[in-house]
Amino acid sequence: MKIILTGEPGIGKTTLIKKLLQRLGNRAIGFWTEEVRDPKTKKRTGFKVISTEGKAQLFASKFFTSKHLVGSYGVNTARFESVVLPILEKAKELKDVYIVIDEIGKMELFSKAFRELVREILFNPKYKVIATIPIRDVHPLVRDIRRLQGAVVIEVNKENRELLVEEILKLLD
Ligand SMILES: Nc1ncnc2c1ncn2[C@@H]1O[C@H](COP(=O)(O)OP(=O)(O)OP(=O)(O)O)[C@@H](O)[C@H]1O
Repeated sequence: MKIILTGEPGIGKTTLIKKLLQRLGNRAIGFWTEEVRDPKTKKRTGFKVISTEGKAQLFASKFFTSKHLVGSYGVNTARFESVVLPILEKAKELKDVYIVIDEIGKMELFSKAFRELVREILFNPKYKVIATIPIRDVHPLVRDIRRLQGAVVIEVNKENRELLVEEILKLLD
């Protein structure tokens, strides 16, 4: 079973993923990404990646210099990989877990090792996956995932986002 969540930026994909993780407990393994805001100005300054085992890294920031830029954010691929690669490698070895990948977006896809792992996991029927992709095809891999045979692709919007936790849990059972 593959569940692919998509939707406009800021619509609530990560919020939904975190609710699903809470409900699935140790039946899920993987990572999510969330924004980091300046406590004083409340302005967004970057993005962090967090694994289900509690490892976290700031991996994109307005204050990073990097050859990989998305808007004004410099992406540090090594930091991203230090959290994501070990948890996905571990996930591959486990039976009967949902592998959670939030998200497969422009910043994350700068990592070649991540792209390869995503291909390996998403295109192998033996893995159960819940993943998020952007609404737009920011990379050929995102387009391929959107067209993945047998996957359930769900667009998150304001109307359905509250209902989707239960809907998705039903799909998984
Ligand atoms: N069901 C909801 N009800 C009310 N507010 C919500 C809900 N889901 C998300 N939000 C709010 O919307 C904002 C963006 O949510 P979230 O980070 O989950 O979106 P996203 O789709 O993952 O964004 P991104 O495109 O950055 O990945 C957050 O401030 C969050 O608190």
